[in-house]
Amino acid sequence: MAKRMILGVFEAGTQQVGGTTSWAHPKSQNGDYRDIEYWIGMARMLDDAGFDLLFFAGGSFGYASLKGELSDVLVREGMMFGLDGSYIIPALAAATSRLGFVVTTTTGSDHPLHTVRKYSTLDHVTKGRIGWNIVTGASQNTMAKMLGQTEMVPHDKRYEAAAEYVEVALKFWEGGNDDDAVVLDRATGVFADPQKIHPVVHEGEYYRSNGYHTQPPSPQRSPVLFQAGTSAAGRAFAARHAEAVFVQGTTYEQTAANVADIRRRAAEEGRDPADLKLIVGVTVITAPTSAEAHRLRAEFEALQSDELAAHYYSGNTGLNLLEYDFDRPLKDQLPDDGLAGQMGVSNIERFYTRPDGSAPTVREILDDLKGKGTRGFAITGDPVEVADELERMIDLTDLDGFMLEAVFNTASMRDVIDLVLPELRRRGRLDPAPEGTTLRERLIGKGPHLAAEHHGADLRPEFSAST
Ligand SMILES: Cc1cc2nc3c(=O)[nH]c(=O)nc-3n(C[C@H](O)[C@H](O)[C@H](O)COP(=O)(O)O)c2cc1C
Repeated sequence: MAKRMILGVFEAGTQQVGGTTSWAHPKSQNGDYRDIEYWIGMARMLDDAGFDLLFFAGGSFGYASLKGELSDVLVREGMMFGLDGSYIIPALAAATSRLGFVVTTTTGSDHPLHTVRKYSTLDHVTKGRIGWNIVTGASQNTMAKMLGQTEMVPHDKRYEAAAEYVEVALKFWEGGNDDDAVVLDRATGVFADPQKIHPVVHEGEYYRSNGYHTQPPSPQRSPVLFQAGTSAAGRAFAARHAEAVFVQGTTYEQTAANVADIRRRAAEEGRDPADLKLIVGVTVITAPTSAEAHRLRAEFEALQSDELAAHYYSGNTGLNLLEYDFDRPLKDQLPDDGLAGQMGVSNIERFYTRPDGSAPTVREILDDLKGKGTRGFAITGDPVEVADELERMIDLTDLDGFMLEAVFNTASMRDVIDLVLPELRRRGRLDPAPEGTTLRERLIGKGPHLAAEHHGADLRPEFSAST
């Protein structure tokens, strides 16, 4: 049977998505992103069309830079700006009825309790439609500077601290109180039952906490746990903690290998690998005819430049592509300065090899980035061509769905909704989501709470005795 595709939209709370620019194109309303009506219109459109979720990247304080220096090119394009999706979501939840929301918060810049309170609040006000995209943070060099830290925390150490950050958060969400803690009994004057509120104690290497969760239990208790970052450390982290993973792909082979590796590691953690939902970013440019779609794509590409692509890419990797020999593969020229990989591995490794085994040159990488930035796959074509390719991608990689990375934001979403979704629906790829009103039920279909096999579930019973 054809697998149902999870449908999401990737946004970043700003006018651009994934390091490309399009706000100046006549089809784009991206520049309106500071207006809440812009987001409400988008959320209503996605809700009506049956999308599962609207995802907000971000969460890092840092800005993309060339070795720590703010680039004029990124300022000119407005790429150093972005709103915090967390504050937009309540308005969108009030304007929609089914759409889920995922918002990124980086670990490591604050105490986990800030995240605990934020997502418990969001879970209440969205009525259980919230997810947390856990990242260890892009642009770590500038983020460290802004937070007054003397140096950037090394890559794998960030993941180690992130695991403890999540553990603390789960102790509060899963163990801090019982589902039926709130009684609201007017006759006896009892609002909440003291027996059902439990102390939370954590003494770890990176974090300490001792107290109580000062929010009542929310519909999902823990937000749906998303994760992004597919380095080896990232995959291990995903397999243990995540319920959904946002992956970016360059080739189907490499993506299939990452998907298989994450599922295998999840099984080793005692989890059902099918419960992990793997979702890839996809740029879709479509129009009633293939020729029109390709014309739109050419117009989009004409707005990009080597300079912009390189500066943005540097924020994710610490590498300045403009410094290398354009005619040789990047892989052969990587500096040994310890910075490559410390800022993020996935966006370097994705350009190591092509399906035929050859390595792309720096020129070819820049061309790829100009076409789609640090987004995932890109498909251009008429609705049938796009639907064919999306099906092929899901079937070849064992992915569970895709996150639309729109080039002209709402206008591109409209094109996909009007042209491609009817085609996918005809093919049985958009069958109704599983029953339930929470995001977790909608994505995983096994109830509103973390699965019993997830280590977070162990924090529920006898919690007050654990540390
Ligand atoms: C697909 C993907 C999405 C990401 N989204 C964000 C994000 O929204 N906010 C952020 O601060 N960092 C984001 N990052 C960056 C990671 O937090 C950072 O690069 C970290 O080092 C983990 O990536 P790695 O496992 O690829 O090394 C993303 C990375 C990837 C690969």
